[in-house]
Amino acid sequence: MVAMTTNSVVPLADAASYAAAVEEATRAAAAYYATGGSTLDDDAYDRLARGITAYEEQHPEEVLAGSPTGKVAGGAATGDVPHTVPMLSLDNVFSEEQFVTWTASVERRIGRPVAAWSVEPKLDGLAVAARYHEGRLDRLITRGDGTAGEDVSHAIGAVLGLPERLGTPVTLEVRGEILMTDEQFDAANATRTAHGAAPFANPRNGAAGTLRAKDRPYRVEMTFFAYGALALPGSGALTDTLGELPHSEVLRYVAGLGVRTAADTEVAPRTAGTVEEVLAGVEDIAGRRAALPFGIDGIVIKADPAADRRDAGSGTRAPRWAIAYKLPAVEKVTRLIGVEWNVGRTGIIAPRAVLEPVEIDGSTVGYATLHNPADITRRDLRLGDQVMVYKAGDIIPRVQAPVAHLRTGEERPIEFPRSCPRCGSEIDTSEQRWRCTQGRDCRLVASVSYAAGRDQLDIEGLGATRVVQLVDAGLVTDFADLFTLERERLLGLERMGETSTDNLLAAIETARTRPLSRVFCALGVRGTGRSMSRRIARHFATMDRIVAADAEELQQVDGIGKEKAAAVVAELAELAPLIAKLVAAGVGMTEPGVTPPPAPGTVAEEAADADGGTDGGSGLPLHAMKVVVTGAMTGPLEKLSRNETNELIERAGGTSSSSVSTRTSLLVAGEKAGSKRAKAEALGIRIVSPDEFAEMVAPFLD
Ligand SMILES: NC(=O)c1ccc[n+]([C@@H]2O[C@H](COP(=O)([O-])OP(=O)(O)OC[C@H]3O[C@@H](n4cnc5c(N)ncnc54)[C@H](O)[C@@H]3O)[C@@H](O)[C@H]2O)c1
Ligand SMILES: [Zn+2]
Repeated sequence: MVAMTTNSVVPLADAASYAAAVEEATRAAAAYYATGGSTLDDDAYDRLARGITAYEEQHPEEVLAGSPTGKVAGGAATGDVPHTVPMLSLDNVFSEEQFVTWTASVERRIGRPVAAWSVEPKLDGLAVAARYHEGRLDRLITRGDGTAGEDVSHAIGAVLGLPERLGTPVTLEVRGEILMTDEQFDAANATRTAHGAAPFANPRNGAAGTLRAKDRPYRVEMTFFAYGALALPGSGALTDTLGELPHSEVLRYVAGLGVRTAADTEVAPRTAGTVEEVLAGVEDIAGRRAALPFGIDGIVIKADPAADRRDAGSGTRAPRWAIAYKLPAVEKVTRLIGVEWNVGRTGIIAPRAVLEPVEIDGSTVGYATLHNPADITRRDLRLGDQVMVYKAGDIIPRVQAPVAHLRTGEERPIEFPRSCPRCGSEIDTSEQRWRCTQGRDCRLVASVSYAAGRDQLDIEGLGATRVVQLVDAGLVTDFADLFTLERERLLGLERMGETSTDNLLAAIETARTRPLSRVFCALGVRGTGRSMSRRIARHFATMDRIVAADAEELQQVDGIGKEKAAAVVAELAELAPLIAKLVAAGVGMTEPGVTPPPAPGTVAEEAADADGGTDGGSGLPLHAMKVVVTGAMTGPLEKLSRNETNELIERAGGTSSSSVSTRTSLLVAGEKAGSKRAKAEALGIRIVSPDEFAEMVAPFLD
């Protein structure tokens, strides 16, 4: 089953909002067909148009002359070159059911079953008529209002698939769609921004803007796909042939002349004998949409035999022998709020767009790929831009381009990283895709640097550069190797004299005796930062018990839910060899002052619970207290980092928290305490100065 298109409607309550909607739709459509620069995305336009239609059905006497309903191009396009046969739009269906109803109405009208249907992609570009005289392309005309279009012959020569000369010197008009492939779109925007022009928001706008632009100092390429042909005065014998051939054979004939059709794409037109076969074709084309190198917005189904088309005839806006089976919109406009730089397994540094979440085709999109830094430059993307986002099928959403005419002037440039965002090393920018110079070692450098960091093992003198040096020399393949570094090997490294070597070894020696909470934190298990690591360490007391815990036991730790527990268990299983290595190197694996909980399932567990908790901390000064620290610390607390202060609170039996609430027991307020102090006062929470607090926890200050 092909997904039903969302055909929601903008509700219009009264004549005034109806009139405003007509005006807005007309303005949008005029911009859409002229330059591609509409302020609405297609989904928004279609909802507005459906709202207008719904209102007109309810109030037929109020229909405004300027209404877009029932007109080709919503009445917003014009032209002065008459079409020999009107160039119409298409009616839509949005579901199999509606499609089946439509086929029945066609067959009722012609009084017989339709013998064959042509099922083809609905190419998302602009309709043009290409007039060939004796094999030479001499005029290119837009659809305009359907009866007359605009002469855009200046574009001849810039459109792939539309040859200036045919293989045979025939006279005929070929009709089809001009569009930009994704590749042509990217190239067009690169050329545009290089010339200081605003980028196109999407391929369709690119094609619309390019087709009508004259006198540009540069040329950008487009592609043509034919989907029909008709005779012109002077066609001679061809007039009868084109009038009698089934549609599918007209396409084959046109392709034979050297004009491009969709026949050489993944979504080649096909004929189908039954409604079931048509629907299978619809499903097949819809399923290939995401992978196509150009945009489609539906599937067009046409009666194939010439007689059926002739007998069905046409309305003023659309033929009765064809229908567009619309697919859901895959493009929406939303705001670019940030850019993240992620480092892949091999060190590739890839930007990712952070978007104001937007619903596209049934899923919410909050991130989109930006490929590489050059891509950002080429599209002149800026933070705060309204951007066109594309998401079809299972593909990763991508940012097409900014919608430049929606800029407010508040947009800011996107900053590129100067060093690897993961490990801090230099970036190799010589290729389009940036790469951390550490390549596959990037993760290793980052994880060793993290383990040595201040809140983990706190190894002084082991910054990122030194870590890179150790990794490059092959001395370290994980952070456990730090504990078995040999003095001689270190002395052999550049810039490692006796003093720095001995200082480093001494710092590592100190790190060997860090409490479990820090060693655990150093493992870098996802979702276990310093405070979570402390909670885990205080709950289990030893590494053995942490490693032995199953997901259920882990959930007893405050702040660990079901999903996180499972993830931690899985990650710890992977880290088992590293943990064993740390144990072998004599690294501390216990949390001082904490007794391990009884083994799960034993009677002792209940006894301990009755006793008021498993950590036996009831004699501690901050027992069962939630403590918030704010403002500048003075006295004995002054030299402690926030993390060390939090550790102190926990050693003294409390839990630390960063925000004041009714559950807060104590606020330690230093100078410039501000809003947290005011809130604590309002809630009647006990407030102490840093000095008073230092006294309370004096035995735990080391
Ligand atoms: N964003 C805006 O402001 C805005 C304004 C106006 C219209 N629009 C969009 O334009 C659409 C309506 O445009 P429309 O009136 O041009 O109709 P349409 O694009 O929905 O359908 C008719 C057109 O389909 C094209 N087509 C593609 N493949 C074809 C094939 N194989 N056979 C026959 N025709 C084929 C032809 O160009 C034809 O003119 C709406 O979906 C709307 O979203 C958007
Ligand atoms: Zn790196």
